[in-house]
Amino acid sequence: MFDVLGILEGKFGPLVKVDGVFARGTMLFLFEPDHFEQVYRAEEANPLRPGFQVLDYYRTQLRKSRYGGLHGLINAQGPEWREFRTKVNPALLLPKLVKLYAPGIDEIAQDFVQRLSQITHDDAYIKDNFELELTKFSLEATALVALGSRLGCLKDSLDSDHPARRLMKSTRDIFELTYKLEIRPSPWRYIATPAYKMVIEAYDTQWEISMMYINHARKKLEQRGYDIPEEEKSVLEKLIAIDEKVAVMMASEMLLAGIDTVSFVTTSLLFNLAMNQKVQDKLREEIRTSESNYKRYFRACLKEALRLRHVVPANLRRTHRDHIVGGYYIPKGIDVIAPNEYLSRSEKFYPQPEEFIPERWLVEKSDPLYYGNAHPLVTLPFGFGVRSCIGRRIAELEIELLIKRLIEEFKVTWNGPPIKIVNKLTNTFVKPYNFTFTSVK
Ligand code: HEM
Repeated sequence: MFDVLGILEGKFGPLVKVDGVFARGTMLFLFEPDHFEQVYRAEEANPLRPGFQVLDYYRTQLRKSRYGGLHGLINAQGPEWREFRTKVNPALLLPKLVKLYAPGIDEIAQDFVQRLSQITHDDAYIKDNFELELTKFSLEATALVALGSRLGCLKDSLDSDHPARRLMKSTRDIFELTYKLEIRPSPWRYIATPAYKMVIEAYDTQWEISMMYINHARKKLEQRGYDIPEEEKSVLEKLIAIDEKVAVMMASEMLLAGIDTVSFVTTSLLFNLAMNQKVQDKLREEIRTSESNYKRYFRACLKEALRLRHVVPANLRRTHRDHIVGGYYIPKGIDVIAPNEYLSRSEKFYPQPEEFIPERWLVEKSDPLYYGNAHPLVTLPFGFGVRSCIGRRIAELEIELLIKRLIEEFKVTWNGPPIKIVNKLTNTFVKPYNFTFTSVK
């Protein structure tokens, strides 16, 4: 992926137009942060992010009666997106969110550490299944915030036909197949290809299982009664009071968007800590001595891991009006792509760009490593502006609490060639996961 972007930029310069095939719109790659900043800021009044076209078709036509005309937050555009987002923002971006969910997520992090202690001697299992184990954590933690209840993913090993495992698999399949159908050329709009049939099955499974969990959570709420302090309510409960359809759709989308993203970033951070023992030792030292110093250093480590690996390698907005950028005319209806991961690993913006150096996020302005020397929009792991990731706070909290428990319990090492990454719609790691976890207690 980086090679292709490097060739495009090297050969054609800072603005590169790529014509779409099979009903994909024209894409315009902007390699200058000033350029995409200009477009993205001008689009803030109506930020269009086309994506998931099969999901759109699935929700609005194939399974229309089920969704009551709603596209969901991921897929809605224009006024429908704004109305949806305005309803859900207070529940998900609440400043008290951290205080509210930290104890529950910390309990899940401790359960994960306990499970890892039981399986860590089995190198072959970890090599093949580390990501699966981590995904159980992210599902359990995201479900706690979304539904207010635990699913039990970490209690014992889950068979592949357990609903939680099926939910995880359907999510993975949706991202994989969406890449096949919507990024690579595909005639799915004209004929039902095998990949199209598979993604419809995956959407059905994702919906059925998330609905099963949502209904179960609602039953528990009804039994308990709704008369509890506002700040103690789950996202589902808060949203039910505002709009029931939106509540169900949001909970289902949290279970779709909040699982693989969190496990990817946690794996990426753990890999970097394993490869940089001094950083890991410092983080452990901060955990032992000062909560505030830990938080500060953890944040720098997380930012650095996110700089090196974005879950979504590029950001995207479709123009809803004309622009003039760098002397070029960009008409309405163009997909403007900001290749943020590629730029974040470029020497043009960061010294020693391939190195994991959390200190760059902490040093003074006078230091050449100072992060502020790069344009502020080069690194955008959670997207941009009013349409940026709504799960950011939840994701950061989950990762912070899990890393804290893991690093205080284990020395993490990596034995083998660097971790393998596959760039598709989202980045994913593939086995082997050559981690070892040795108790330091
Ligand atoms: C570290 C983990 C995560 C990363 C790196 C990430 C990244 C992103 C990015 C890049 C976008 C696109 C933003 C844009 O277009 O400007 C996005 C959107 C979104 N994310 Fe996340 N995400 C993460 C975790 C989560 C979690 C935990 C949830 C749910 C609880 C979530 C739910 C969503 C939703 C619903 C959207 C669509 C927002 C909208 O269109 O208004 N994400 N995320």
